[in-house]
Amino acid sequence: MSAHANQTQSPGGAAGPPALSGPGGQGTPGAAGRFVGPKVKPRNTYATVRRLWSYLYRQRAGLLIVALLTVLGSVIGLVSPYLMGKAVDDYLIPHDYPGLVQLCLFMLGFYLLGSLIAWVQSFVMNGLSGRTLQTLRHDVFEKFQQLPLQVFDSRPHGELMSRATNDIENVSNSLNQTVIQLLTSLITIVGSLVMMLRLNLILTVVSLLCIPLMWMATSKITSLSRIAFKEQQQELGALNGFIEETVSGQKVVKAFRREAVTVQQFQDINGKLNRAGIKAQIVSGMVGPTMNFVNNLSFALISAVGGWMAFHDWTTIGVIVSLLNYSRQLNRPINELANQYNLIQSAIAGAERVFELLDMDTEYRKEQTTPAVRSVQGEVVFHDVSFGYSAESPILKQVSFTAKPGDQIALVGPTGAGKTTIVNLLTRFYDIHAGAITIDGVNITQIEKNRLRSKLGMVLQDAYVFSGSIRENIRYGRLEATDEEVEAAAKLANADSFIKRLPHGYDTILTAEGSNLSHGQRQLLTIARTILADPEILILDEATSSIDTRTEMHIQDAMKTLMKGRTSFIIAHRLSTIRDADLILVLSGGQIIEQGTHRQLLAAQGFYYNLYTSQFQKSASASAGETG
Ligand SMILES: Nc1ncnc2c1ncn2[C@@H]1O[C@H](COP(=O)(O)OP(=O)(O)OP(=O)(O)O)[C@@H](O)[C@H]1O
Repeated sequence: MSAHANQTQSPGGAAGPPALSGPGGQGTPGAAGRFVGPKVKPRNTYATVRRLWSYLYRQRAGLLIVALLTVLGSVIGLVSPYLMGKAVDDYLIPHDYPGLVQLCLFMLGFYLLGSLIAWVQSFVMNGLSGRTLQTLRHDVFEKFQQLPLQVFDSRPHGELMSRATNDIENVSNSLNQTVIQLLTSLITIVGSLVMMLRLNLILTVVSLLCIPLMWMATSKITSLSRIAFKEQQQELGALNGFIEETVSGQKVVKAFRREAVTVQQFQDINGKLNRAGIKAQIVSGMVGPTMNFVNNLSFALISAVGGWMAFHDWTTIGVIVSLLNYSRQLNRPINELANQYNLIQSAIAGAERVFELLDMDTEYRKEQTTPAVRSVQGEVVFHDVSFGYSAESPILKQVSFTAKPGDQIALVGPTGAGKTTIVNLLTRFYDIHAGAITIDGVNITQIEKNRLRSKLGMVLQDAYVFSGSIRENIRYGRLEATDEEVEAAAKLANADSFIKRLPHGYDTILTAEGSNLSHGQRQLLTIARTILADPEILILDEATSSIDTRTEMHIQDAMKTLMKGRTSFIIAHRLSTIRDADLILVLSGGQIIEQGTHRQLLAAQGFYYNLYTSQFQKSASASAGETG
């Protein structure tokens, strides 16, 4: 469960998230028409940066402003040390105090301008990166709506979600800081060097002596801190995963009285995270003092050599002051680049995972745009259909049957027999490997998925409701439906009476999990939603499983009206509900082992007969127990 959480990034996280792995991660080599998992391309930092740049480039006007301001800000930074040297040589040493005050005031104005530029620059950059990320988030979310179900099946949902949240967040952190930083660093390094060389060649060489030392120290600490941050991320992932599991499994934790054990387990993980966090902070905390030491070493060298040169009149105190400041300016970007390295790495890794998601095949990619399907009569035929969710394990084996227009087809059989799989194929949630499925003689692969699904109405086992009002939830079936139509559908689904009893009626707000409704009530809502959608073909997957017998009778009546004239597929465990079906398909191990009407199958005294009589006896003895 926590696998996805292991991808979680800490804000200060150094290394990129672990490469995608796990079942389906690499995709399945597939024959034509089969799902081929998302292609994982080899890591290509250059391509990732270029693509990220293409997103940024859409804001080129803002980028240009930022670039101009950065150049201006950097130039101000470059002139300041020169002015300091001038202050010493031209005003301080000759005791020209009025001139010194004038220069200081000028410098003050200069610094103020620098701060103002920095502020405007970060304001523009924030807006720019914000809009870029908005576009990126939009693209990712849009992609989620188009990905085939296999992608969601083959990896933890949290792992996909973390691409839309953590990974984009990483890109965001970095975009904001590094774009300006990189440009500033570049200008500052080149500009400082030029100014230093103009002032004094020997002192410039002396100040450069410490740079290799600084570079070595920084890269060593950076690589150590990357490992430490990665460890911290993993522990954070484990902690997040554990919290997520225990929150969603609260009922089970409480029912089995595992609160104390759970807290103990949490303490262990929490302790590990704490230790990893301390280690990461200690290692990364070494960067600052080490840099200070090397900076000061450079300072000492320049002061010593510069002092000796000034003593021999080979240079002036003002030049030494300027050079000391330029040397600090030169070291700072190198230092900062080292610090930014982690952030950049993390952003590139994040961007790579986001782009990898954006590059996945959508389920509509290979669609032929066929002419609109005529109004559907509802003849559904399965011709020798074979299918497996993965290439290695076939589930359905050569399933064939014919549903005539308006027929009620019941799918029965033991759990895992493949009943839901059959309807999954009809809706083209998954594409078949062999055989053909036709609706009114047209192969469903020739019908656009959107169009096909508009003809099908589903009431699923999982009665899913969205956060929003009851009215909105029912209207999900047909967005343009009027309030009256919504209420009429609810009446037909027998949901109207319980909705009206709620304090806010149809305007009652539901939570995403629908926890303020019972499971049965949620199911009634989803039935109303399907009734409103008014589909030509109906799929009812255990639709009445959570409804009491009395409500079930009402629903059966409503459904009978609804099913009239529509081909309907009903998956039911309670065989009493499908006695009137036109065709009962008995599935076992992915094959149809018997088919016929209730009467025919009872007369055959086979699998169905045994299933039915055992259920019938059970319910008979249960009701005898109740009355007795
Ligand atoms: N998304 C999936 N990915 C991989 N395997 C799956 C997936 N969905 C179902 N299966 C497998 O396919 C087989 C058939 O499942 P299916 O849901 O069709 O059975 P069912 O007859 O509807 O069962 P039940 O009555 O319990 O709902 C099972 O072995 C199941 O493990």
